[in-house]
Amino acid sequence: MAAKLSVNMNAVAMLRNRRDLPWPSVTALGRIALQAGASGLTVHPRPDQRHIRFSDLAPIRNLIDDEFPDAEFNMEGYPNAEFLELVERHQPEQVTLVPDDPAQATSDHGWDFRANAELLADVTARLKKNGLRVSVFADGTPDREALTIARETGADRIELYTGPYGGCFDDEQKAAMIAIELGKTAKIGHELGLGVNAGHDLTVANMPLLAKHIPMLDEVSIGHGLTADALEFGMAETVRRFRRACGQTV
Ligand SMILES: CC(=O)[C@@H](O)[C@H](O)COP(=O)(O)O
Ligand SMILES: NCC(=O)COP(=O)(O)O
Repeated sequence: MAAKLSVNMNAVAMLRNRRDLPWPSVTALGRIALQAGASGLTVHPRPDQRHIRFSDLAPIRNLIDDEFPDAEFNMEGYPNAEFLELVERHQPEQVTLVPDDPAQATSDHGWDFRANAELLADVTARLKKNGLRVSVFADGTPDREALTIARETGADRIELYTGPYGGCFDDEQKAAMIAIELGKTAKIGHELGLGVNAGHDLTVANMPLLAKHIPMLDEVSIGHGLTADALEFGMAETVRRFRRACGQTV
């Protein structure tokens, strides 16, 4: 089975936030992504709201409920009181717990499951009482003991952090070695009964090798590379539209 694609809207929100104007619209671009067959939308609201704003969450929830009832809303974040309240208010189908410090520029590591077992077990129990699927961010290290602890927290899935893999876009050999480790990690997680998601810096170029090493991959969430491609592949037509608006014959 092919992995599902959840489109991460953080990059669109960050572009919107450059101005006090409502475009690019997170909801309108989310609609286009879902119309094009994406399985869901991902957001990672951070405490300073520098990407997704808390006010984006209800419109995304409504978009999915009203127009794409089979799609999923995935909310990612560090499980502090504010994040958990947002999750309970907006009822995403999946919550991805990420060990982010608010000062971090972006997510750059998975959980230390040994050190955070109790926190993750408490939060997971609370979220599952609300009927939400829980995924926990994990490094691509095939550590069976750590993944067993992840399973014991009650989480349904792991999301493999693929940042180091995505960072090897100019080093095929290194990427191939990391893909093997990610594959081994996914296999252990799958054997333990965990579903397997993956994300961070995935692209059209690096997805096929990852999918080959993780045949049981349930879902990928992709934002930065996908938004970059949307700009690149939409640029020519957009320039033609603006030239027409300038009165040029195109
Ligand atoms: C959890 C994770 O891997 C992230 O990739 C994150 O959601 C990306 O968010 P930003 O694009 O806002 O850094
Ligand atoms: N959950 C990971 C994710 O959403 C990846 O986002 P990006 O690195 O592709 O922007």
